[in-house]
Amino acid sequence: MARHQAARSGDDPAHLSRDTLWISRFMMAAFSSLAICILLVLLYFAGVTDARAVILSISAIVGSVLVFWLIFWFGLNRGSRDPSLTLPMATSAVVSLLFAMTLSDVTRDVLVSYFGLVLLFCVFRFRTPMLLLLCGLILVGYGAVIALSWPVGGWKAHSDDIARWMAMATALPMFAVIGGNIMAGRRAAMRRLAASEERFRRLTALSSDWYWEQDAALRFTTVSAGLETHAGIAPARLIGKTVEELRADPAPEELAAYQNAVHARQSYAGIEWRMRDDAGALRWISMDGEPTFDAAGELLGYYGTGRDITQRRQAEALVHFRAHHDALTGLPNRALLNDRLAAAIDQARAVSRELWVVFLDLDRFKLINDSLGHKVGDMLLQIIAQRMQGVLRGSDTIARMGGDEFVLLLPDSPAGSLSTALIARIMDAVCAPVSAAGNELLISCSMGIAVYPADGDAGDMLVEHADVAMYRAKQAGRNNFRFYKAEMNELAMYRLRMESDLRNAIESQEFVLYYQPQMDLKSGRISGVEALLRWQHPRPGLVHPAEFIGVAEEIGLIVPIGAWVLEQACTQAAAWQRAGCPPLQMAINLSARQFAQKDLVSSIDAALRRSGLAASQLEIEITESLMMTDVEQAAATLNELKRLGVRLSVDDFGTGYSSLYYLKRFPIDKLKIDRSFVRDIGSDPDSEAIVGAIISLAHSLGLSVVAEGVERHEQLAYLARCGCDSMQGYLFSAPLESEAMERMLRGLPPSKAAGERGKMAGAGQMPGPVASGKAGAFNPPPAWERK
Ligand SMILES: Nc1nc2c(ncn2[C@@H]2O[C@H](COP(=O)(O)OP(=O)(O)OP(=O)(O)O)[C@@H](O)[C@H]2O)c(=O)[nH]1
Repeated sequence: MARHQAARSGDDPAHLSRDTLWISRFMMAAFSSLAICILLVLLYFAGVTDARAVILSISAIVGSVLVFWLIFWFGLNRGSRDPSLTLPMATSAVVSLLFAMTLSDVTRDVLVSYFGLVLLFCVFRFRTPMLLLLCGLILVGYGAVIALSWPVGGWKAHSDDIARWMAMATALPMFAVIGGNIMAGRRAAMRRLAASEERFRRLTALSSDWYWEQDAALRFTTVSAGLETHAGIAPARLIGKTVEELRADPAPEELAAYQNAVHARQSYAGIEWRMRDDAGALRWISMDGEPTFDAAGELLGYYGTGRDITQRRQAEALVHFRAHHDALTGLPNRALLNDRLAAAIDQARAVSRELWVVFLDLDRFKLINDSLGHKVGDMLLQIIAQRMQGVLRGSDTIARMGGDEFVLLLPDSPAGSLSTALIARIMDAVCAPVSAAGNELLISCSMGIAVYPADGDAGDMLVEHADVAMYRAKQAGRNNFRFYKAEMNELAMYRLRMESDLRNAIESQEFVLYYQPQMDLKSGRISGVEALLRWQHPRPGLVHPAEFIGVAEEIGLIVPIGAWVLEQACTQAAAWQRAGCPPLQMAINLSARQFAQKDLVSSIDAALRRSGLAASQLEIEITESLMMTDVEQAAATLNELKRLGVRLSVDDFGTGYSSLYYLKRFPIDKLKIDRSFVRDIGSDPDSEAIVGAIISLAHSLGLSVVAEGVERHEQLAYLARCGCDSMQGYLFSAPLESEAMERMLRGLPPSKAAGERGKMAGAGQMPGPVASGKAGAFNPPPAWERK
């Protein structure tokens, strides 16, 4: 019948529960009626009533119940004010009893007590008016029964009935009023309870928390629906289970906190544990719990709230990962490396074994970045990081320090003892060709190795020493590795000091320009000067560029230094001219970094404008290698410079590519024969032949030639014989300070110690080799290998 009613209400849960309530009331009334029938049968067997009365009464009761059942079946009860049909059923029970009374006059007192049963049933259903109605019906009905049986026996025979009637007439209205109020109070309490439950339901629906209760054995007994809504876990899965039975893999310390709290019967908050949701995914759950006790202080259980904190935990894990890993390669970063390094040192100390700390830096990675772009550089870094991970052992760590620098921790262990074979494998992995964005790239790396405990017992010291050794490997030509040695540190200190002093040098105006004249071999006059950079260091004195240009290039200072040289040289040349000196060609050297500057041409133009020097009087010296790095770009830049009107010469000609192709391709005006060929004139016929060939080649291409490093007369004579246009070297003049140069230009005799020779041994042309070890202003250690 319930299903029938539910089907009619479209399986709506609200209807379903209402129908269930009606039906349960109907069934209770039906069972009450059945109880009356049983009592009637018992009365018969007790001999206090006759069979006819019992049969007829039971038939009436059963008949009326059947009628009500049919009413329910067809849903005719719906829409009525009393859908559970309690009043009609009570009325029919009363009528059936009255009917039984009319049939039996001996058992009226028993039957009258059945009215009490009916009224008791109704007292929990009806309010006062209904109860009064029912009581009225009983009184009227009973009065009618007495009246109908009056003729038989008269007053005396019915004195009991009359007394009962009168007692009932007194008691029933009071009963109706009290019972009705009980009912009204009960309903009001139920409404309040329902409202409170509704509020709680809404609250839990709004909140991301859910409510739960546990029994004394800490098994869940109640779990609100929010668990399913917010965490995808059906509450039924928790019922009857403990946290220990449900957890997926607990964080031991957190479960310990839970167990300690429940063991001590204390409240707890923020206990976090994991369980699988209905789809099998792991979920983090946080619980707050409060114990409840009975009057005797015995634990009844716990109740509290829970929430799904999976997202928060995932976000925390992500933040933690990002804080400890490099975003590009996913490798551990410096912070995590430090942790692992400390742990690896502890471990190595505990087992008395070595630990290798390897500092790895890619060779000329900047070139790839600059020529193919950062994206390709990034891809290369990612691929190389993966490859290195592939060759490392499980116990090894590789971290990215930033840029193209990596640090590897290689612990020694019986399972995989350390050897340079592992280093070679890493090197092979890096050096294998890489395909990135359609480019086939080849790169190498330099590595420095510091060994625990020999090279230090602190993590940062080992990394520092490995870095020093790596730097040494770079200096030794790259694509190799070096183990750290104590002497290397002195070298590193020297370099550090130089770096920091260099950074101050521009601001402190410690740079000076020396000028070395170039003599026209036909006229014997000064045709131009080359501006040569020197560093007037406050402590050691004049420093040769061979000692600091390489460092300035590496730390990027070469660009501002080059700009200063340009500005200074143009200003000086214009000043000499204004002072009445004959016009001359001012030559300056350009570094690779300057040449790659996007604003090179405009900055030269600006320097010329500021100084007032004619562009044709400025000569830019570039090296062959500088032009060959990116031929297209170099051609474009050189053409722009040419359009500006400056002259271009190729420095150190003969030592590099010496490609005829670029001589034809680039708008060059002059070749500068390298000093190494000039030096051997008179002693090496091959060098002489090369010098002769360069001069005739240049002339046939319409270029002029200058020979540098001329120190002896026989060199000069040979050059003159070959038709060389001009020469530069100590034979004519050492590099001079501006004042001395001006005297020379004016044809005045030189003042004392005007030349650089007296001030700095080994002074040569920038950036040529140093002739004497005495030049070391910073006194580098003997192991120092100049680049
Ligand atoms: N693509 C890319 N380049 C980076 C990143 N971080 C730093 N770099 C570049 O990496 C280069 C590092 O160059 P260096 O190690 O100083 O020089 P190098 O060209 O490798 O020369 P050597 O180390 O002397 O052989 C610089 O050009 C940086 O701009 C990065 O995350 N991605």
